[in-house]
Amino acid sequence: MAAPALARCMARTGVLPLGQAWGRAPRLPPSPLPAQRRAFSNNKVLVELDESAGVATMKFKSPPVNSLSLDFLTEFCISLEKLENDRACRGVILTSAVPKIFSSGLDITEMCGKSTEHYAEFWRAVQEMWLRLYSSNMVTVAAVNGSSPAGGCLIALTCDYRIMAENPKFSIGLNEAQLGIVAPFWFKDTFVNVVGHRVAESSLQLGSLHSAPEAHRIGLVDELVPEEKLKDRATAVMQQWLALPDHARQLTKTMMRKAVLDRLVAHREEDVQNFISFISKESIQKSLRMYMEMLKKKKS
Ligand SMILES: CCCCCCCCCCC/C=C/C(=O)SCCNC(=O)CCNC(=O)[C@H](O)C(C)(C)COP(=O)(O)OP(=O)(O)OC[C@H]1O[C@@H](n2cnc3c(N)ncnc32)[C@H](O)[C@@H]1OP(=O)(O)O
Repeated sequence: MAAPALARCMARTGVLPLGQAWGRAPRLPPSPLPAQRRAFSNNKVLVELDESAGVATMKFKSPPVNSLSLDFLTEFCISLEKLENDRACRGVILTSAVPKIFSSGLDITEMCGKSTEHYAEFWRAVQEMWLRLYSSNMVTVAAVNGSSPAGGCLIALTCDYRIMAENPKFSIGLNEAQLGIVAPFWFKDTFVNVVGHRVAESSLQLGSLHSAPEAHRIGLVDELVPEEKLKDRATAVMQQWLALPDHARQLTKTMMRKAVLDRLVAHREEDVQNFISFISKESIQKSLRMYMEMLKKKKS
């Protein structure tokens, strides 16, 4: 099925028609076949699977800034679902193929001047991405090799472990307040689970974008490495996590994340309606338009 058709199906049903995000059987270790590498790709995400290690790398490739458009989100979910159902894959490293940018967050053009139906479709796709990634049975490591505001930061926060490249130009955080918008409760819950309530409260209210050292200091990222070592370090961390039996790790992950996941699952449609009413306000539309203009002016 093509991405737009899948997106429509997600909009109707609220889920990808590929399988279930919930109640999956625990993963089994990969079979002892000869070492093999596989790659598959769509327009937005490149996936390389090292079957001998049981590890895939998902590289975002949606220039200029890997914004999370409806197409991106749909293709991201398809790629993740493929890996989730592949017994040869036990872990996934998320990173970017676009220099200097991990992801610029939700595509603002998807939230400006569109119909109510479009907002509903887009928001369900954002929810789906988070539900699938946060509940993934695989070990998920974010190798943050560029700036990562708002939705980009959410992707990193949703992983099990975050490693960021030490580059003074890169920043990360949930900066929604700076755009005049509010991070939804499940963005906030994910953030609180990583950095704790006090840090999350001030960072969210100020819409802070943290430099890499600051992000490390507040626990937003687990470690910093020189850019050229990021890939190797992500691979090493993955090996460490995969040394444990899958079932024990998976059950522990579920135990830690269930309450937050259940909260969105229980209020999914209400959350879509809240998004639509919020984003449709003329004052919010004006803030978003001004923000986009500011981004463009910054260039000239
Ligand atoms: C009661 C409560 C109810 C709550 C209900 C919910 C409320 C709504 C919740 C919405 C949550 C939103 C989450 C988000 O993710 S919003 C997006 C936030 N993102 C940002 O603020 C990042 C903006 N971008 C940047 O800061 C920079 O672009 C960046 C540092 C990423 C890269 O800088 P660089 O200089 O390399 O590139 P440019 O700035 O020149 O950008 C290149 C072009 O890309 C366009 N662009 C950038 N970011 C986005 C984006 N997020 N969406 C769409 N387009 C984007 C930029 O305009 C440039 O375009 P042009 O080349 O055409 O000028």
